[in-house]
Amino acid sequence: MQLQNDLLLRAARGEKTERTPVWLMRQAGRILPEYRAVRESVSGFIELAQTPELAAEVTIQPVDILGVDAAIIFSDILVIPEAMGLPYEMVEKRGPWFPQTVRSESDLKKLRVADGDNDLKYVIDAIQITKKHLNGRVPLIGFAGAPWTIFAYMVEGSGSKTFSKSREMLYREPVFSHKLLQLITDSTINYLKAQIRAGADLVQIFDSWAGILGPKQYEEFSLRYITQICDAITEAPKTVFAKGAFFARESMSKLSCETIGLDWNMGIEESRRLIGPTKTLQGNLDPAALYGNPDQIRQATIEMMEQFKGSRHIANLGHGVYPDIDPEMVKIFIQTVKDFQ
Ligand SMILES: Cc1c2[nH]c(c1CCC(=O)O)Cc1[nH]c(c(CCC(=O)O)c1C)Cc1[nH]c(c(CCC(=O)O)c1C)Cc1[nH]c(c(C)c1CCC(=O)O)C2
Repeated sequence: MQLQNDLLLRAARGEKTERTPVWLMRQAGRILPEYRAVRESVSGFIELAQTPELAAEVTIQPVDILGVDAAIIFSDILVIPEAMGLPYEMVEKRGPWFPQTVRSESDLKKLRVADGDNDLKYVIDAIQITKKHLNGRVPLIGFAGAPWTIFAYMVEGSGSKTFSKSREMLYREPVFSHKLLQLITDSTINYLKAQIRAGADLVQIFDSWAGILGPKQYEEFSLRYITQICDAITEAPKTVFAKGAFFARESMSKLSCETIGLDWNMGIEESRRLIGPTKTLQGNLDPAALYGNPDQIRQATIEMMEQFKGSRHIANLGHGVYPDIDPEMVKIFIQTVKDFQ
């Protein structure tokens, strides 16, 4: 199916575009009252994510309501541990929780490599339904967590400020750590390939906990596996977003991906210098800037756009949109990007 708006894909490949494409990380769910209405019709996040028709509906809401240039499939990075044999729960107001964790060789033996098509059939179905309903209006983004970020949740069993149990593992059990990271990587490659076969036009890897590792450990326990994923996925453009990994920007320029996501702590001009001209950069307005008034939002967005100007860029926030942001303020951000010359 020919896309009517393929700005995102052309910008990712480094082709010239009439204007800069814009979307928001975590645009599906979180901020829209229309999302909450659908969410209340089911038992919770997991049921919603596992009901393909509903997942497709909330995936498309931001395209209709906010006017973004891409949809991102409604799911979560934690579907991978579940498909490997480690189920999770989403605890209201607290976030993800794993009844069991993975901390020993015997825990490891209970896990399997996820195959994507069967183990995550509900996501694959949701992608196919979304593509049908989108009818070529905008590209659909598929995604997965980076192996290190998934490892951190599987070892820790929940979110954490320090992820000290996961980081302890890297120091005390490096061999075990590499085995688990490889299992996650193999599962992620299968999963991303299945998403692309089902219709995902571009895939993004979220390394949300990149910033808690030092530079040397980041190379060994994260970038090594992201490299494997980028090398294995040749069917669609790839974006790597490593939150807090300012120290790895130069290394990341060597990844075989088209786009690198910047968080809002990363200077735009400095990032371009470190990463070079051959990658598209995505980002990176401070998500808290959307708490400002309309004039402040316009000004902050224009300042950001001016710093990216003339180089390969996909506009976004520097992390996911915060849940209590007013959708009207998101629309101002989007419109300002669209009007920018
Ligand atoms: C670390 C991480 C997670 N999930 C994700 C990340 C990486 C991005 C980031 O750093 O923000 C990624 C994610 N999670 C979700 C999406 C859907 C698509 C999108 O809107 O971008 C995506 C891309 C839905 C979701 N994932 C979750 C919700 C809220 C569930 C609900 O409706 O109650 C949604 C819509 C739950 C979730 N899932 C996770 C946490 C910590 C939580 C609880 C807090 C929160 O809301 O962020 C893990």
